[in-house]
Amino acid sequence: MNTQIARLYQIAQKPQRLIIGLMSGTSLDGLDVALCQFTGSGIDAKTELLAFDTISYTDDIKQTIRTVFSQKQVDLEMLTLLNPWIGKLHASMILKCLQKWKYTSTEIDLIASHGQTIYHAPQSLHKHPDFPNATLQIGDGDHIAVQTGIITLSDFRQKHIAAGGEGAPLAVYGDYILFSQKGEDRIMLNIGGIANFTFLSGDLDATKMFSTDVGPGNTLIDAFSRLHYNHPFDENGAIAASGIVHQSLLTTLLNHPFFQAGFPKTTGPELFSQSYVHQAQQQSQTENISSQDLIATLTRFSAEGIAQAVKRNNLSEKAVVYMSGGGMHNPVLVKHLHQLLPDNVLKTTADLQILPDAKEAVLFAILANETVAGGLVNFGNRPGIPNVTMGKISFPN
Ligand SMILES: Nc1ncnc2c1ncn2[C@@H]1O[C@H](COP(=O)(O)OP(=O)(O)OP(=O)(O)O)[C@@H](O)[C@H]1O
Ligand SMILES: CC(=O)N[C@H]1[C@@H]2OC[C@@H](O2)[C@@H](O)[C@@H]1O[C@H](C)C(=O)O
Repeated sequence: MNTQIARLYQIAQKPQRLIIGLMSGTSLDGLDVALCQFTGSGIDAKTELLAFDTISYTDDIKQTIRTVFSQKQVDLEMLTLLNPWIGKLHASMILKCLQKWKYTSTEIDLIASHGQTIYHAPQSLHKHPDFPNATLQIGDGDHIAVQTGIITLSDFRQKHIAAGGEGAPLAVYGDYILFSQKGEDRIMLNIGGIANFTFLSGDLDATKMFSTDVGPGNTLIDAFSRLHYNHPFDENGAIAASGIVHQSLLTTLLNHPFFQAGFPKTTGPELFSQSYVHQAQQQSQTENISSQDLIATLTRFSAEGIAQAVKRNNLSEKAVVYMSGGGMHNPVLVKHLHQLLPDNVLKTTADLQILPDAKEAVLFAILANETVAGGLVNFGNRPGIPNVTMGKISFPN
């Protein structure tokens, strides 16, 4: 038998596994690296976050990725070069973390690598009737496996699409295992570049659980902070706090079929882009508003999109909302959410012992744990939530 297959077989049978989960999201701020210990698998798995770091991308790295990120037309050579380059970059970041945390590669069972999303093209966005849902994450897993010496699972979204999903969001698979709790309806709200939530039913019926994107989280706030202030984001909502919300622009921004579409659904910065905002400004004749007012309005827009989706979910009037992701550090955004969702208790995943900034990286570690050692959770026969395990396996040699 191939020794790597024997090693994988042995990892699958261990009572406990150490798995590094990686997430590099649409904000392009850095690589989230979460070292998780799993005891068991499936709904009974126990997860402990042993260590976590975000390794920030330098401006050069961000600029290089932005040459292809969410662009309809790219330099194909550059895209090809970036695939191994990001794999190697992520591998070197993992090795730095291991050194800092005082672990050796041989102690780690698996890496779960999300990769870098470059382009997200569900049918609802690309609108080509002859082509399937599609999404592209790069940073090839073979490079991570070879450079770290650790068996690596990567490219999780393709199986989801192959089995009938849109490739995102995948959060429900991990949120269900990690956070579902008898007696409490929960909404696990992640405010990243794009905001999404998972609904977890307090009766633990997996066939009621789902996750869905709900609209922009930070992506537009970040884009216009970069454009007008040369700053990657609106730190602590300071810019938004100094502006006012323009209702006519807000109404126009919210007037897109995405917001009316049923759950689950997915989107990306390919739709919620600078040109989306410029068009809305033209339509609402608000091209001349100040950049503070624009960012104030975009912050309210994110909050309205999230709140409308939470309220539209009839199952969840009494659901407790648990926030995660970078947007929960923006106090203006969070204040809007409190105002727009007065009937929901708002907490964070820290209340459930998972560091909010680490949550998405932990979710990918759970996906890898399930693929190697778990079974299938049955979410029922529902469109968009296929009952599959995910991730391609790369051996170090
Ligand atoms: N102190 C802060 N004040 C305001 N915004 C903040 C703060 N800290 C983080 N953010 C926001 O959070 C973003 C990073 O969030 P996060 O890392 O969750 O995104 P991501 O994982 O890239 O996104 P996605 O989930 O869409 O893939 C930053 O770009 C910024 O907009
Ligand atoms: C294509 C892609 O990378 N989508 C991300 C992004 O970031 C948030 C939102 O958009 C979500 O759909 C997804 O990530 C999370 C982890 C998910 O799949 O659940």
